[in-house]
Amino acid sequence: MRIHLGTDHAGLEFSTDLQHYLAGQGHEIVDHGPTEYDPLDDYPSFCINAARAVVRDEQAGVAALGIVFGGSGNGEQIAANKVHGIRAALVWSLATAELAREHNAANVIAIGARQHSFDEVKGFIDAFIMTPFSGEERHARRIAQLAEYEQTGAISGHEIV
Ligand SMILES: O=C[C@H](O)[C@H](O)[C@H](O)COP(=O)(O)O
Repeated sequence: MRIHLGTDHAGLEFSTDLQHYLAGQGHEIVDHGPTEYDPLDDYPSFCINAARAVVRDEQAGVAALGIVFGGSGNGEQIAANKVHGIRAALVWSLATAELAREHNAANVIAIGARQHSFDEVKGFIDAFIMTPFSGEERHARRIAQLAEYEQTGAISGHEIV
């Protein structure tokens, strides 16, 4: 699996640890930065670049996921979700990691590096990577509605006001 990472100063140390951990599991890691600690850096471009790379890989038929993280994961999730084709879920427990795949087919997760121990986060990430999308019709239908809205501003059969 190719895994794209994006963070900010709040997640930089975490990112280094995560790169070692994931590489040790045989994953191909692409780091979208930052490359050095700057307490005034801004997460949007790092996370958007990671998310865009996930979409590019998907379009090329390459199996890829993204992980974005900062102090809370909130801004990082928001940034990733600005990219068309991204379904970024905020993961804060094993259950939300599994549901992000089972129900939402999330292709990016956001994690708050200041909210968890690294050991805890390893569990979330393992669960995210190993859990498949359920494929159940109701979940596929909802994901398709989001994609339709993203592309057209409408959802067939539903009123958007
Ligand atoms: O949602 C945003 C992230 O949690 C950022 O990592 C956080 O806001 C950075 O905070 P500060 O600039 O105070 O280190």
